[in-house]
Amino acid sequence: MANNNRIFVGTFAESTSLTNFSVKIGYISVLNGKITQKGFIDEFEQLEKSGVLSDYEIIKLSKDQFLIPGFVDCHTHAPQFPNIGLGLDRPLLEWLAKYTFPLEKKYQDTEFAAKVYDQVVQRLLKNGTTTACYFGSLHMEGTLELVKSAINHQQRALVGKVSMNKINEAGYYNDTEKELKEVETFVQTVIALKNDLVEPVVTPRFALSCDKILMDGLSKIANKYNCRIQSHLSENLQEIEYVLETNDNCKCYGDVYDKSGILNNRCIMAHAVHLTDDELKLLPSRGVSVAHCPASNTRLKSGLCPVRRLLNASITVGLGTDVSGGDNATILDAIRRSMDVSTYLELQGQPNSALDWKEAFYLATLGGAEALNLDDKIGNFEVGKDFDALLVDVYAKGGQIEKYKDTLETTNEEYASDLLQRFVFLGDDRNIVQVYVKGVKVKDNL
Ligand SMILES: Nc1nc2[nH]cnc2c(=O)[nH]1
Ligand SMILES: [Zn+2]
Repeated sequence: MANNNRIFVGTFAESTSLTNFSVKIGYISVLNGKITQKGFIDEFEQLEKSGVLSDYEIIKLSKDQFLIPGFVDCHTHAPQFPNIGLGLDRPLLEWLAKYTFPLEKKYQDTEFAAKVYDQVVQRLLKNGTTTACYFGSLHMEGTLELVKSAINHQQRALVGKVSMNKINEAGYYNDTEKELKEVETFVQTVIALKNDLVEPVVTPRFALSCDKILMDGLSKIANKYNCRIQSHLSENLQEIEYVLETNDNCKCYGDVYDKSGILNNRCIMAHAVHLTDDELKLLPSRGVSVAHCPASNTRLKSGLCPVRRLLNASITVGLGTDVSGGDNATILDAIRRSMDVSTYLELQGQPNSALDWKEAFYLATLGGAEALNLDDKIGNFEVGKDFDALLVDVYAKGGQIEKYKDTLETTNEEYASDLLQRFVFLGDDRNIVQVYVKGVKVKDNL
């Protein structure tokens, strides 16, 4: 339907907090991309009888289908996708020098950038990632190609041109003045597009790539344009050692960012695997969120991030795939890995560490939206929010979830919750049959 006004009738699941998860059978109406109403089935039947729905496309879900909020990937590196699955036998700093910086350097070639980014955005939408917070590369023009791809394919995207001014073996860095100028131009260019799905993010790569002058300058730009900031924090023990060696006036890694005014409630830090007790207080006091990237932390042997400890310290946490430190570009995988890693910690003697599937589902949806400060717009099906959603068919043709017994004649909430559980543990992109971003259908395999 041209006006994109739709009513979905069937099961929908959502979180309203870490501990509050619900599965309901009812309806959700979407008008001009926004959720305008939701309610129970009998209320829908009344609306249908009253004839007020003539302008709407009515989508009736089957018993084995349900709607969930779109997945939020709080941290991934778009230029690193061609390296996915490669070089993961090395720890972080070696992996960056040998694999990552040489690849990212190639994005000087804008045509190459455009090609890769177009594929990345489409792949993530297919996987159900309706919102992604991206690191681009050092190159302004190349990173603008990522912005273009997100706009063309209608993905909600926060995009950062990566900043680096410290010398490295690959020669992958900028002179400070040039860097600050390009970041400001990048931010201005993205803001000038006035696209409501895409925003710029100021992106100092990490403390080992940026000196204090650059970091101070980036902080100023972020404040001037009220921009978000993203970076990496306390990912790997050797990294932390070097950061402290080169910043002897700082008592912890977080201090390096704090001294430049980087830490605020528009800032999201990836990893935070090895936070000190001081940092556990510092981050929430500044309103900083964390993108938890369990696949990458395991693959690069960075460590097991104690997510429960972060959550107990009142830090807002979302999930990140961190490709290509992470080997999988799906938030479904991040959900599972977050459960695994937190369970290992519990098995090693840290009580109550393990996340259950509903908590991991929250991190993948509302938690991610909160971490990116987008929870006024997305993260669940609250009336007034944008309709970013996945239509899931648990027994989709070709998928790997098989029916071993007949489905119930009539659906109920317990049955629906079991279906969702199976999808969380076993599902993949084949089960995600439709994807909506702000009410627009961006994938349709129904
Ligand atoms: N995982 C990861 N950590 C980083 N720290 C600095 N840069 C990177 C990166 O590209 N990936
Ligand atoms: Zn990263």
